[in-house]
Amino acid sequence: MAALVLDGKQCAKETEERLAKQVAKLKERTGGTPILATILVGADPSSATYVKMKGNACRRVGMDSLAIELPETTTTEELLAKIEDLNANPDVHGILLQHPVPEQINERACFDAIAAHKDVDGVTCLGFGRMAMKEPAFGAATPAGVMRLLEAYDIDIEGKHAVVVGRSPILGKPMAMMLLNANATVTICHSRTQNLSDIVKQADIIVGAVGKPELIKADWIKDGAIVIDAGYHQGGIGDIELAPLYERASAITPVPGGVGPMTINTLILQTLESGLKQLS
Ligand SMILES: Nc1nc(=O)c2c([nH]1)NC[C@@H]1CN(c3ccc(C(=O)N[C@@H](CCC(=O)O)C(=O)O)cc3)C=[N+]21
Repeated sequence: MAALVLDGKQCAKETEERLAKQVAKLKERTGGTPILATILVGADPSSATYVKMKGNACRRVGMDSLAIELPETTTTEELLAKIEDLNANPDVHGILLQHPVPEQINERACFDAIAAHKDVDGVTCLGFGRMAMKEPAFGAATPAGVMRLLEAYDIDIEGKHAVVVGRSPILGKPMAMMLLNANATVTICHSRTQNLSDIVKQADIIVGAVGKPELIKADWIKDGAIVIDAGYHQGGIGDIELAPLYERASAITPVPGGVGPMTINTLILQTLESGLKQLS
């Protein structure tokens, strides 16, 4: 049985068409367009690529982005001051601080300095806590993008055993919480987990959120599983050994073209939501 391919690229494209219409209407009504401020600290090439992709996505739907680039040597205090400026700037509707930041910076403090109503990337503790409690909040972009992709294909989650490999603050941990909120039974694996392959073998839904190329082997994954790969590594591979699974999985997210585009799409969707609130 060939797996249903969860085509994030196509899903993002269809959503962008809808968003572009909403932005045009907002512009007509208020004369304003939502702006996403993107902060890139240091010169990591892949971070620069992703920030550029996010800016381009904003412009594709008629919004704009304010690209802020800070030197590798930036201190926590300097970054906090920049975030406070953006919080206070009425022309900025969303703030993204690209992870990772250089190691001298307290990333958590900077994430949490983002005003909740501008935390369109869903990285604040407040946003995580509210999401966990099913209160209104912007979701972390990648896990929220995964949930939107599953919904777009009517993938049933209730009662399924979901295994999330990885527990990072803006990916694995919120992913697990969102699946729990959708009534999955959730197991979270991490670097201290023993017998990882035995646990993965039980998964009805497997999420690769570990940031290690093809760490999760195809033969650990049972026939008919739903395979979600949130990894992204040079050479177009993810965290899961995907190739052999196109025959055996019931649904699968390709890399590239699966979770990645949905991450960006969720970020601009949430920026529009924030813009609609602040501009209307
Ligand atoms: N505050 C913060 N929020 C993030 O959401 C965040 C971050 N920091 N730091 C890094 C990761 C990585 N990330 C990706 C976004 C899109 C693709 C993506 O669209 N990938 C394309 C391929 C892109 C290519 O060709 O390289 C795809 O999968 O189709 C990948 C990775 C968001 N991240």
